[in-house]
Amino acid sequence: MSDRIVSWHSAPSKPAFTPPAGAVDAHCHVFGPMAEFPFSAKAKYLPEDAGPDMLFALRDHLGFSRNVIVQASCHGTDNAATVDAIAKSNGKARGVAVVDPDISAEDLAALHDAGIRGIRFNFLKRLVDNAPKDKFLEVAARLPEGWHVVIYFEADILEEMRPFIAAIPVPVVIDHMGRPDVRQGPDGADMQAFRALLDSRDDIWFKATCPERLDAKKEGGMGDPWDNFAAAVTPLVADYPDRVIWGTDWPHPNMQDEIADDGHIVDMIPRIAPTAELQQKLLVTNPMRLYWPEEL
Ligand SMILES: O=C(O)c1cc(C(=O)O)oc(=O)c1
Repeated sequence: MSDRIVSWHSAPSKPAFTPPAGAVDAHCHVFGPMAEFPFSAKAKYLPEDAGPDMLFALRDHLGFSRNVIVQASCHGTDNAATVDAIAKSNGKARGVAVVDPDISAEDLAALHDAGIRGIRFNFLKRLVDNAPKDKFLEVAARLPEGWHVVIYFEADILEEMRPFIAAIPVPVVIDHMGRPDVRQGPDGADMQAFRALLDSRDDIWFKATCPERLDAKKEGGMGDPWDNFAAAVTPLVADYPDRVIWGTDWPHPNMQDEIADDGHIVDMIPRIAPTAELQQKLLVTNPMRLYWPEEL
């Protein structure tokens, strides 16, 4: 790999929607900076730097108070960039790590002290070389108290994921709703399968995230303003209001061909969560329960 890519908007607009006080952007990433935190030798994309200063400036610009920084696949299992960003946040960020399943108890404890509250299992073949379910279950069984597991998979493997998800001994958060085909609408096969998964355990949470991915023009979707996404996701948020969180997905890994305006992404919030009560749960209460429970 040679060329480094830019997948984020250089000057996102100010959203029309004002998030409630204390709002959490609960799915975002940092890339590098590479000179300090080199990318993994196994990275499937090589981005330009998108470090903590940029992330916190965006947080303030969009009207958010806190971030949950999810370890991006390009950093492999070295969480130094994520931990560095958390350390620079003045307590306004926590994170989700990607770990070698053989990680020691001491290293897990150190990640806890650094603000990590969960680990991510990524099943996307275009992002990772392998996803060993047996090893993942072993490490999920010995996480620090209060942690959860974040899982990223696509709708076509949801059925084969069911026994694995059922066996995870801590709460589970599903990235981007397991990437349903939102063009099918709220009652389409993908959403029905995802609802069945949510109904199988009351501690499966989800991120109502990524209109820019799930409704991308390049995927045959609507593109901004992502009307398929709004139509498919709004009933899901209404029906599961206590286990849904939200994030910008900045810096939008791999979206360099259809760069989204983060202000427009924020303006999706009142469409999928139309009442102040839902917005408070989506942006404050729910992410605080997962990431800052001691403050509730
Ligand atoms: O769909 C993706 O390309 C993607 C990649 C990553 C990552 O590289 O970690 O994270 C995401 O949330 C989404």
